[in-house]
Amino acid sequence: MSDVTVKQLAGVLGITADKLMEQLESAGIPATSEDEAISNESKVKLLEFLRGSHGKDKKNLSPRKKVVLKRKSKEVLRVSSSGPGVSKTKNINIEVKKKKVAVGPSQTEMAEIEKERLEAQRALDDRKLQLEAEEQAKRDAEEKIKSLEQAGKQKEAEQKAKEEQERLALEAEQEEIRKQEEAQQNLVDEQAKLEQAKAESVNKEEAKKKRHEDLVNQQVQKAIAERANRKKKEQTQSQPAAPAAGKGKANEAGNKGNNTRYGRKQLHVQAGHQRFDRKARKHVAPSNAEHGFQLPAAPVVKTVAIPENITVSDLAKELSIKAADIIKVLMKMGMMVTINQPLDQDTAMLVVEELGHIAEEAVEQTKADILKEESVSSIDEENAETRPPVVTVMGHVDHGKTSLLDYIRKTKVTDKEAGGITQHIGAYHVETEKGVISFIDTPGHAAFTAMRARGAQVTDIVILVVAANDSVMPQTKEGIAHAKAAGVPLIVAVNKVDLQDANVDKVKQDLAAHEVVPEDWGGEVQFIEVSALTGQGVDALLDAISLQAEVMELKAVKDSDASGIVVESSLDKGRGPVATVLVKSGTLKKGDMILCGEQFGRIRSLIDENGNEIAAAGPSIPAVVLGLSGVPIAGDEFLVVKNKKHAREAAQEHRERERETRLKRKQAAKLENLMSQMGKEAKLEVNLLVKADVQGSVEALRESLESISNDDVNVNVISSGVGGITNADAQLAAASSAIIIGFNVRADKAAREFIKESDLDLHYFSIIYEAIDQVKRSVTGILGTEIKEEIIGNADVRDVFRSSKFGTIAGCLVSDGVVRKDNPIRVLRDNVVIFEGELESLRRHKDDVKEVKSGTECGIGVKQYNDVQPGDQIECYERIEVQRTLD
Ligand SMILES: Nc1nc2c(ncn2[C@@H]2O[C@H](COP(=O)(O)OP(=O)(O)OP(=O)(O)O)[C@@H](O)[C@H]2O)c(=O)[nH]1
Repeated sequence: MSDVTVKQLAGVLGITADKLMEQLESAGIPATSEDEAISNESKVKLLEFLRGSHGKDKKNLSPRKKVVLKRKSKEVLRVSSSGPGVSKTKNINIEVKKKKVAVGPSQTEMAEIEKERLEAQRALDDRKLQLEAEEQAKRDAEEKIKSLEQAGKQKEAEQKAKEEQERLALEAEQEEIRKQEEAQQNLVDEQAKLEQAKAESVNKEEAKKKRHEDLVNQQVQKAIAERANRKKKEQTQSQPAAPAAGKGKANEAGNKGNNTRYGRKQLHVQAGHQRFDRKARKHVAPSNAEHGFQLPAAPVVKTVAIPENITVSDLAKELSIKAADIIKVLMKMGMMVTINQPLDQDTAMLVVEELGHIAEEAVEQTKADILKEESVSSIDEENAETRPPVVTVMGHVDHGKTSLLDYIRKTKVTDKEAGGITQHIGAYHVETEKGVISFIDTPGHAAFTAMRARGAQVTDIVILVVAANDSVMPQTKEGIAHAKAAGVPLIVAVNKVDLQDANVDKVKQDLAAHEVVPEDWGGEVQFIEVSALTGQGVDALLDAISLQAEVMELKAVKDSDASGIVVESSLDKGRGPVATVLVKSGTLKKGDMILCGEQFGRIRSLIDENGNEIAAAGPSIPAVVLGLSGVPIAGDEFLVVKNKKHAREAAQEHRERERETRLKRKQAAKLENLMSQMGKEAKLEVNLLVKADVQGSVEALRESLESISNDDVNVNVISSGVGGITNADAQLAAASSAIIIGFNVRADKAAREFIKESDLDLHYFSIIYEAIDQVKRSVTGILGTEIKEEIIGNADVRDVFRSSKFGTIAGCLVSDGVVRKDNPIRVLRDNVVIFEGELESLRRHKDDVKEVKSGTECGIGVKQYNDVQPGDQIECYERIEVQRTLD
């Protein structure tokens, strides 16, 4: 066996070289290095030492077996084999080709070696395991390092991406700012250009003006010079000896400045300077030329009358400014108009006031107004004579108005011609010892109201009839109110004094409570006790009227073209349109051409209250007129006109205006159309006229209906009373745009016709509750709907991200309700609204969503707003239409 090195042996044994070195040293075998060779003897020695150290002595060691191997030899081996019932011997030939003797380890040595091998194997396995573990640890560490590196890289990438995003956002923002600045600059430039252009045009204008003024100055100078030359020539020709005096005067004039001989200052010539040097006979340049035009020291404030419609250009002309200035003002008011666009009166007045001028409503003159003015201007007021008073009778129902008028007419109207029959023509006049008195023969408030509603005032004195047994009643109060409103003096006729229960004092007392104080109580009102039944006190009443008229000094011009009022009118089958007129001024003659509201015509026939043809009717005298083109309306003014064409035109114009007025009134009086008033007036006014069967119902209805009023609507019962709905009621309703409520009462025929014609709103009821309910419902309907806001959700802004693609995105948490993409929003900071608008985007994770509910996170982009900050709140709301109610 050849020698092996310590290291090789250690490798075979499966231990370290160091360990083997130690063992060799312990066995007394010298070995200095791993590479030193170890002989077989040393190996045996070492083995023995190791055995000794492991407690095995040499005796137990069996001698070594020798194995001899022959190169080639033959042997026969006899082998006996036995089987069931068989016993056999078999020869086996064995051939050995070479023989070599080798000494192998003994069994114990083998066991030892095996054991050592096993130990070495175990140590090797342990080592292997250790190495594997170490390897694994190393791999793990490397992986960890790798993953750490990867994580680091990712973070770095994220950081970079974030930085990139921020950079882009910043750039976008800067770009935006730059664009805005650019736009602003452009705007400023444009404005500057405009200013410059304006200044240039002003300069041009001024230069032009100056050139013009200079030209005018030169021409004036020239003219003055020429005139002076001419004068001088004339003077030298006519007065050759008095040049000194002329010179002196001229000097004087020069010293006085440039005043004209009438003391006026010469235009364009500055005081103290004379443009023309007479001596030198040449023009002298003024040292300080004063122009004819000077800027006004203070702004000129104009007062402009504005008609119902005016175009922008016309308004500009009125104000002597450019139409563009008016357009500018209107633009500021939010109106885009063109130069030829008509503006309504209110807008035009606003514009005028905005421009610092004073606006007045233009009183539109109708053709009739012009004709009237012409007629009035021809009247010489100095020739005015005393005229009879015109009296109207008023009072509560059944207090005796008709009876009193009938009594006076029957007893006092004088029938001058035999066979004449007193006719009811709506008015009559009586001749008393103290003078003539004209009565409007339609008692009650109807005629009076109708006439007043048309702006006509014909009554001079009101007779208030109060039944002595009934005293002051609702219509008595109304009569007082009417008379007071019209400024007409009252005379109280305390009627029915013939009755047992007549109580004149109570009447006086009750009337005094309404500021109608009798003369004998220190007041100013004459109280006359009368009986329409017996005629008692009627003369005293007529005397009182005459006295009152005298006090009033009623006068009118008699000798002029007539004008007056239509008191009554009708269509007669045989005679055509019939109108009772009352002349207010002048004298109405047969054959006159009259204009009467929308009717006109030549008077074919003039008739008095007795049915007699008359030639003329003077001031305060009623007469029936035939010959008109149609039936005029009671209350229409009439006027004598010279020209038929003018009369026709004026009538036509009146007809058109009436139609418009009727239409407006119709619109206004309709419950359903009252809606239009809402926008114009702060509060909706609903007027009602209530008529009922009994006083109790009247009171109950009035109270309940008026209590419907609230902040938005005012329900006024403008008139209420017991009894059917009369024509007077209907007229009052029309005049006041009132809705008529009939409770257990109906409208009479005349009222029905008027209501139909005027398209008034009439409602009948028989249950109070229903009446109130209906009015309430109607008014509620009129009130319409209103828009209310309801907050549907709130989102708290937690974080804000900026992205070049989506702009500013607020990372939010919906704290309550729901945030909807399509609903309007507000941004609140410290509970103060800082922005109002809508959402640009609503996202959940990366998806666009329609809505996000409470407790959910979302990303919100606010349209056109980038200043959302963490801590802000985004409030989402909706607008809902709600029916306005009276409650
Ligand atoms: N005893 C008495 N009765 C009178 C007097 N005047 C009128 N009457 C009666 O009172 C009632 C009503 O009279 P009218 O003249 O119709 O009363 P009115 O005020 O015109 O009534 P309306 O037309 O309904 O508004 C009639 O029956 C008359 O006869 C009077 O002086 N004495």
